[in-house]
Amino acid sequence: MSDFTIEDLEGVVRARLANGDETSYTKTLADKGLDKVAEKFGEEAIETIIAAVRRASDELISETADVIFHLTVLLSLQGVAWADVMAELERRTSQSGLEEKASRKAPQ
Ligand SMILES: N=c1c2ncn([C@@H]3O[C@H](COP(=O)(O)OP(=O)(O)OP(=O)(O)O)[C@@H](O)[C@H]3O)c2ncn1[C@@H]1O[C@H](COP(=O)(O)O)[C@@H](O)[C@H]1O
Repeated sequence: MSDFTIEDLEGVVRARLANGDETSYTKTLADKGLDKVAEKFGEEAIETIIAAVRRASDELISETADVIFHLTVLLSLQGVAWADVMAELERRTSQSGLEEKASRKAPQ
């Protein structure tokens, strides 16, 4: 089990956004703007879907890592912390997903 956490990744990404130069993929991607980062995230998500439907576990791990990395860049650029996302996920633990879905249905 790796000790590397999503907060560690977020720290690396934030440092590159603040101090990175042309040798940094994070910085060069971010300099293309939020829309480009979002597009890249979408591409990686599609590659993750392809790995999943192919039942290819090694590919799935690799593509999921790409998704998480690009999502971390996207969140950081937008000033959103993973802690905010985790707090939202924690809030949701008080209710099942199906209960939440039912609560969103418009009254008949
Ligand atoms: N986890 C990652 C990570 N995952 C994926 N990638 C990069 O994401 C890119 C996406 O790959 P693709 O093949 O889809 O795209 P590409 O052809 O390289 O890019 P495009 O020309 O399509 O834009 C690759 O260049 C990968 O190296 C990452 N780049 C950086 N990190 C982390 O960020 C840290 C800082 O990296 P730098 O910013 O490069 O210093 C690294 O030490 C890692 O911890």
